[in-house]
Order: sequence, then C-alpha cells, then structure tokens
Amino acid sequence: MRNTGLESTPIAGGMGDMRGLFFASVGTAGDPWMHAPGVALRASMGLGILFKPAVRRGECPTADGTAWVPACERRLAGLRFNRQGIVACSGNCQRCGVAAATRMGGGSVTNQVLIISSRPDDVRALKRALGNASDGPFVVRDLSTLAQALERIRHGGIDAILMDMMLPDSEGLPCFDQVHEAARHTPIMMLCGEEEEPAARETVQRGAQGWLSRGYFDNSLLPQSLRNVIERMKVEQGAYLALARAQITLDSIGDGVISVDMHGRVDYLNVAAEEMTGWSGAEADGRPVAEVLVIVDAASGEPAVNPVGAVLESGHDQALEREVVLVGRHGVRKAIDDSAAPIFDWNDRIVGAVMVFRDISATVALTSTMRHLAQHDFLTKLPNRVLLNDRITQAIAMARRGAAGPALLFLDLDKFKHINDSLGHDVGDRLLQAVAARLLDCVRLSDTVSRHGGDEFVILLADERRPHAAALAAEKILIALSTPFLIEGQQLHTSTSIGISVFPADGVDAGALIRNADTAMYHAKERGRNNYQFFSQDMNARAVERQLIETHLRLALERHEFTLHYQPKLDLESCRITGVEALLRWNHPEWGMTLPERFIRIAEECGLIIPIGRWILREACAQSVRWRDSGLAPVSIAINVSALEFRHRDFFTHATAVFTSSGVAPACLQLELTESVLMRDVAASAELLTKFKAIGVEIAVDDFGTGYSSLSYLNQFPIDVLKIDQSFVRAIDGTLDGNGAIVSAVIGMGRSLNQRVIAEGIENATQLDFLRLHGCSEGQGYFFSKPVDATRMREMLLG
Ligand SMILES: Nc1nc2c(ncn2[C@@H]2O[C@H](COP(=O)(O)OP(=O)(O)OP(=O)(O)O)[C@@H](O)[C@H]2O)c(=O)[nH]1
Repeated sequence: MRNTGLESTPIAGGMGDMRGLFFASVGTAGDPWMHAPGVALRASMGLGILFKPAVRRGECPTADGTAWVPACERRLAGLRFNRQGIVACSGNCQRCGVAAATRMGGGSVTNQVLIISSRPDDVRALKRALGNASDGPFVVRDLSTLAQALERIRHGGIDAILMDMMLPDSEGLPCFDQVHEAARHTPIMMLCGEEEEPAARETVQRGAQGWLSRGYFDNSLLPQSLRNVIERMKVEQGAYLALARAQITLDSIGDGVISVDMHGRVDYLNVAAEEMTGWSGAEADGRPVAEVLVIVDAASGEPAVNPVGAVLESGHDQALEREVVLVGRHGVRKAIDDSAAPIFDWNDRIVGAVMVFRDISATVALTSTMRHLAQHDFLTKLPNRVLLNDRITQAIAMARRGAAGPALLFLDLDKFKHINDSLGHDVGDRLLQAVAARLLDCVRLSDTVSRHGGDEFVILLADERRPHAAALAAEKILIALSTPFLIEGQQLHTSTSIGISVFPADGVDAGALIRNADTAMYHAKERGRNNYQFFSQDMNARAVERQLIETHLRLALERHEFTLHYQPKLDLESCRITGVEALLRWNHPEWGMTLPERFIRIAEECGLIIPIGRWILREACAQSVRWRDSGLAPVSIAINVSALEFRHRDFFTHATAVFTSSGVAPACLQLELTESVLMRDVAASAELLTKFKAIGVEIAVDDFGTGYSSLSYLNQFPIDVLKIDQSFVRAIDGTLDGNGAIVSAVIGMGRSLNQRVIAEGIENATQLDFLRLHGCSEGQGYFFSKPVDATRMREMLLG
C-alpha cells in the first residue's frame, strides 16, 4: 500500500564504454509513470492527477530561473521537451541573452556542483571535464574539508556532489555518511582510487549514485552522465511531490476512493473509503473488492453488481445505473453514488481500476422529503391530487390487465363555510384533519384517501370486486361522519355529499373519473346533501347546461336581459290589492322568458346573485317611484333576498343608498327572507333586521314552514309578515286533516305574535274559503293573478 514506487534500489553497474563512470540505476517497484487519466477520478470531484511540465510551453525563464515570462518576450533557441515535459534549451535567449545551454527544470537553470576533495589534481581534472561540457555549464565549487562541505550544504542549492572519502578531517564510510545525511536528496558521486572501490561500492549501498575512478575524471562523458543523474533525481523529486499531493488530496476529500489491481483485488483505500466501508487499508489490502465494498440495490436489497469487473473487462468507465446502498463492514448502510474507471500504464495497458463513491444519504433523504411534500397535503398529510392522479392511473392500468376496475368517491363537506365563518379557520382546519382520520378508518389500506382541496376529499377504491362496494363505502362514510366531532371542547356536526364514478363506465382516465364523480357530488348536494349519488350521463348534460347558464348569466346584466314581473297580494276578505311581490324574469334572446328556477341557484353558487339582487332592488324602487309618479297610491313591493346578499357586509348601506337615490319611501319596501337565512346567525340577523325596521322597511318570512326555525328565535326578529309556503296551501282540501291543521296553526301563531299571515300559491276557491275561515288575512296565487309585467300590474292597481 501507498508504495510510490520511487524508492531507489542502488545497484552498481558499468555503462559500456563509459570507463571509470559507475551509476546506480533507478530501481522501482513499479513504473513510476503509471498514469490515471482524468476519468479515473470523477470529474465531479474536480480532481485529477497532473504531471506538470517543469517548463510551461510558450514561456521562458528569467535569468535566475525563479520566474517565467511569456515567450514573446524572449526567444530561446533549441527548446526540447522530454517525456515528462521537462524542457531544456541551448543557445542564448536572442533578446535578453540568458546563458546558453540553460537547463530549465525545477526552477534551477544551472547545475551547481560541489566537489569535496583535498586533492588539487583531482579538482582540476574534474573542473576541466565539467567546464568543457558542450550542452550547458556547471557552476562548480570545491571545498577540501568535511566541515566546510557540511557548512556549504546547509545553505542548499546544490544539484550534485562529487566527493572524496579521504578528507583531512574525516575518512571512509563515516565521512560519506555525514555528507549523505546532510544532503539526503542530492545525488552524490564518489571519487576513488582503485583500492577504495570496495568502500565506494559500500557507499552506493548506502545511497550514493555511483563512483568515478581516479584517472578518468576528465572523461568527456562525465558532464552528460552527471546531468542525467541530476535530472533523474529531480524527476524522482517531482514524482514524489505529485504523489504526495495526490495522497493528501485523496485523504482530504469526502469521496471514497478505492483502487484495485487487474484481478479486482484492493490495493488502495483513501481515508473516506476506510470510514465508509469500515475496512482499514491494511485489512482490505489484497481482498476482492466485492468483499470490501458491499453494495445492494436500494429498492430490492438484492446484491448489486460492482462496476469494477466491467471496467477491467471493457477498459471503459462505468457508473452505477441504479440507486445502491453501501453496506459497511459493521452493518451501517449508506446510499452511494459510484463510478469506476480504468488505470493505464504509460504503454496504455490497463493495470487496474479506481472506484470513486460518495455518501448521498442526505441527498436521497432530502429528495424523498421533497417528493413526499410534492405529493401530500400539508394540513391532513393525505395524498394530494398529484399522487391521487398517479394512483388512479395505476389502478386503471391494473384494471386493463384484468384486475377489477377502480371506483372514485368525491366528497364535499356540507356547509363547511359555516364552520369557518362561525368558529374560525383553525377549528375548520382541525375538523378537516379529524374528517381525514375518520375517512381513513372507513376504507382499506389498499385504497387511497386524498384531499382534493378545501373541504373536498377524493377516495380511490382501487380494486373493488364486490357489486355496490362503492355504495357500501359511501354509506359507511356518511354514518362515520354523522357522529359529532369533539374539537377544542366543542361538539361539531358535519356531513358530506358524495358523488361516485366507476371505471370504465364513467370515464377511462383519471381526469374523466374525477370530473364525473364531482358532477355526481353536485347532484348529491342538490338532493339535499348528506347523501351519495352515482354518476349518470344526464347529470353530465345538466352540468353542461349549468355551465352554459353561468356563461350567459354573466352577460345578462350588461345586456339588460332581466326584467321584473309582479304578482299581487290581496286582502282575502275585500280582495283589495295590498301589495305586490317582485319576481325576477330573464328575457333571454334565444331561450325566451326564463323562470328563476332555471338559473337562480346557479347565480347563487357562482356569486352572481349579488349584482343581480342589487339590480332587482334598484329596479323595484324605480318602479315604485314610476307608479307613484303616474298617480298611483303608494304600493308595497316585496323583494326576495338571498342568503348571500343578506350576509354581504354592504347590504344595508347599499340598500339605503338605493332608497335615497331612487326617492322611494322605505315603508314601500318589504324584504322577504327564508327561515334558514335568518337562522344561520340569529344575532347578526336580528341586528340587521332591526336596522331595516328602524327606517320603515317591512320584514317577511318567506316559505314559512319549510325551514327549521326555532319559534323562540323567531320571536327575536322584528317580523311583520309570515308567508305560508305554497306547498301547505296547495295541499289544503278543505278539512283540518294534515296540512290544513298546519296552516291553521300558523295563522293562529301569526295572529298571536301580531304578524300578518299571507298564504302563497292559492289556486282555487276551496283553499281560499279555508283560509278565510281560519282567519288568514292575505294571500296570493294564480287564483287571483299570475305574475304580470309592470304595465299590466299598473292597470290592476288602478282597477
Ligand atoms: N379551515 C379551512 N377552510 C378551508 C380550507 N380550504 C378551503 N376552506 C374553506 O372551505 C369552504 C368550502 O366551502 P364550499 O364547499 O364551497 O361550501 P360549503 O359551505 O361547504 O357548502 P356546500 O359545499 O354547498 O355544502 C370555503 O369557505 C373555504 O374558504 C382549509 O384549508 N382550511
């Protein structure tokens, strides 16, 4: 492990005709120039091993070799690059005249040679040989004692040492050892006579590069050989630095790096890999990579194939295609991202592979949280529309392969607005959460309960084989929600309306199934809420009609298509007209005169009832004034007020503004409100009615008997008139059985509360007689007159 392959194993040896020159070769455990292409270390790490040329192409050195200037500034002759990118140049820079034959590696431009010898002849011969060098100068310094030499070495900057072992102040191997100790990484050549050769051999064993035999010092090959030794040492230093840098980098990064040999056996782990796998480098050394890096498929937990095998076989990079989990030696699991790349030697032979992997557990966890948030409702934690759509699509796919078809239940809580309005949004939220929990209890685990938005929930019954299973589920839900909820110490009652659609009859995709279940839910609302309805095609026709009416309604006001008709109310004794009820008609250009039954509910649902109601008030007031101005005695006009208008915060202000601007006397106006509108918020209703009453407006309770008013509450309102609903009146058969008794009781109650009672929908003489007999003061109905336009009404009033 961690073998840089650069430790020298000095072996003395001759070099052919280089008589007297002996060098140790660079013995290596491996090829120091093995290279790993950039792909071996993932690009994402921003890491690569770069063997940087000692000289940058296109630049040349300054005179002292410490800095580089652009080549355009200087022109050097004879540039040469060797395999490691080391450059040498010969000749002078044509611009600045930097010395010719400059060696430009490692920041030194001349080779500083120190000769340690007390023999003047030897020194002269060596200087002569080095001075004659044709491919670059050596700066040569000679010192004669060990002490002087050690002092000089201490100052550094020496590229090579030529030394005699026999010095005045030291001799033999101890003398060499001291110099070698002081200049560990400087090549040392021994100078020796024949009799000293055994000792010279011994110095080579201890780290010297070779020896020169006395008598051959002026060998012409000496300079070149010395230069080779120096260069080789510098290359070793450069490689050592590069590997040290790589080693530190690899141990500093968070990514795990493991390298293997050609047999897939581990030969390197960085610190991160040791931590993630639980194996130390020493323990993992030589083991099959699959034993050290145990990976399993994230989804199935099955062993995953390590990409190293494929890399060694193919010689190409390989990345993990699936999400995998690294199972550490001690059982710790981490989601990892992994890639592997081959390692080539400098002959481009594959010699192993490097795997880089990193812990992506945090990313995976974050992704899963984000996915959950994107697919679930924040308030109830139920799946949202996105996930529901997905599940429906899956269920449909299963059904197409033979499974039973899915059914959808579309739920909308009844009158949920009221809970929000009266108890606040927080209580509304808590109720929604409690409803969600009950819904979950009503279905199987394989079903999906989702929140569609607001107070709407959609339930997917995914694989329902029982006939009427959807109906059974709907019934179960209605029963479950009928038990009151206890929220913040209060008992809350709620119910829901449910629409059901079934695959494939009611839709073959998620969109159609949801749409049609929604349509059926509206139908359930129309049927009085707290019930369920299966979708049918005619509902669709009605939904289309509803959409059509809404679109046309939006244009009706600006196109002046509305008009008011009036139905007289009569004193049942004298048959004198006591007032009129204004009734809205829509004179549609294509559909003709359209009755409110067709459009008023839609106007309420889409909010258009507010501007329509305001128009009715303005028009009724204007008509009252027109009649007055035409000479008629003041006539009381009754106007129906919808729940939405009545609750609108500007209702009173707007109404009084209309009275003022039209000039109508408020006493000529009667507001008709149903019991349920009044009962929704008794205190607020009483306050508002009192304000109207104070300015003279009359108050009538419309459709009396059909709502759920509490008689004690009714007493709190300043009511002038009770209008008995026409359903009771129509059913009068002249006896006190059944409805007759109710009508009689209402008349009695009105009288005792000092209220006028008006019977609606009188159609025949039997009904009139009965009402007269029981003291009903007023009435209206076809028996007297259908609603008529303003002109006809004026004639009737006149006459
Ligand atoms: N508390 C609470 N209310 C919500 C939330 N989202 C929507 N709402 C309210 O839910 C109410 C839904 O009302 P609707 O379904 O239109 O009407 P409703 O009062 O339930 O009457 P019907 O559906 O006709 O029976 C509206 O008042 C919304 O403001 C929410 O997250 N929390």
